[in-house]
Amino acid sequence: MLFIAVEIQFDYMLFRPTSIALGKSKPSSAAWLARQFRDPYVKQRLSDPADYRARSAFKLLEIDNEWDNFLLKPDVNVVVDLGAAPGGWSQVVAGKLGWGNQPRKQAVTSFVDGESSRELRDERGTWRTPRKTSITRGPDSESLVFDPLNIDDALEAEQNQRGRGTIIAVDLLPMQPIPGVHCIQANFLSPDAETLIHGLLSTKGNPEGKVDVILSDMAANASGNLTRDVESSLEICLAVFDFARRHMRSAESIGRKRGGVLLMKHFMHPLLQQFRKETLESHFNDVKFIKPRSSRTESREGYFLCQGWNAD
Ligand SMILES: C[S@@+](CC[C@H](N)C(=O)[O-])C[C@H]1O[C@@H](n2cnc3c(N)ncnc32)[C@H](O)[C@@H]1O
Repeated sequence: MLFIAVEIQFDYMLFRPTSIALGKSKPSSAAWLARQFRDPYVKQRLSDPADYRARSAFKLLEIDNEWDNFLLKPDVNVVVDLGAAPGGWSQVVAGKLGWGNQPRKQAVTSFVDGESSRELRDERGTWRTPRKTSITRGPDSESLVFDPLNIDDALEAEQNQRGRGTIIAVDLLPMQPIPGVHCIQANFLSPDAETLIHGLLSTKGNPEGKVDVILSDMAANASGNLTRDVESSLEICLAVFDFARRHMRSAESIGRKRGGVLLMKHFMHPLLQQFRKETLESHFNDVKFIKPRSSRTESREGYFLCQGWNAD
C-alpha cells in the first residue's frame, strides 16, 4: 500500500507529516492532494525559514511588496488582523514589526477560557461561533524568565527579539501564540469582539484606540447555498468597513497621503462595484482591486487595497 506524508489542517494551509493511504482516498481528495503537490506556494511555505503556518502568508507578502510596502512604514504601529487563523498573515505582520520567531517557552495568559477547535465543529464539520470569547497575549521577551548562563535561553532571546507596536489577531478559531500578537477568539460579527479589540487597542499612547492597518482575510464558511454564501461575503465586507470607520487613523493625522490602510478580501458579488465606488472610494484616497499571483486562479476571491483613510 502506498503511504504519503501529509496531514490536512485546514483547506487553505496544509501540510505536516502523517500518513494517508492514497489508495483509499476519494477522487476529490486525490485531486486536491495532487494540486497541493504542484502548488509552488505550498512548496515555498514548506521550505521558507519563516515557517509560515499558511500558504496565504505569501499573498500578504506579495501585496505588501508590490504596493508601497505599507506594512513597513515607520509610522505603522497598530495592526488588526481579522480572520487570522491559523496565523500566516499575523506572522508576516509580526516579522515586519520586528518580532522574532516562535519561542519554545510560551508565556500566555488566558483571560476567558476558549473552546477547542474540536468543539467548534458540528457533526457535519461546519464551523460555528464560539460560545465564549478569549484573549491570548502574545509572548514577549519581558514575560520570559531569562537565564543568561543558559545557552538555550540566550539563543532563544536572540530569536525572540522584541518588536514594536500592537498586533491584534481575531478569529472564530483558536490560534497558537505568535510573539508580539494578541489573539482574540471571537466572532468578529458579534458586539463582544469589538469590545475586546477596543480594550486591547486603547492604551495610554493610543487612548482612542486607533489602528494604522486593518487586514481582513475573513471568509464565511461555505454553507453549500451559493446565494447565502455570496451574501455572507458582502456582510463581512460591510462589517469590516464599519470597523474601519470607527477605528482607522486618518491619513491627515498620520501626515501621509496613503496612511490608514485597509486590505480586505472579498468574493464576487453583484453589489461589489457599487460598494467600491460609493463606500470605499469615497473614504480612501486610493482603492485598488488586487488578485495576487499567489491566489489560486480558480478561486473567486480578490482583495481591495484601500490606502489613505480620509475620515469623513
Ligand atoms: C482564509 S482564512 C484566514 C487565513 C489567515 N489570513 C492566515 O494567513 O493564516 C479565513 C479565516 O476567517 C475566519 N472567519 C470567518 N468568519 C469569521 C468571523 N465572523 N469572525 C472571525 N473569524 C472569522 C475563519 O475562521 C478562518 O480562519
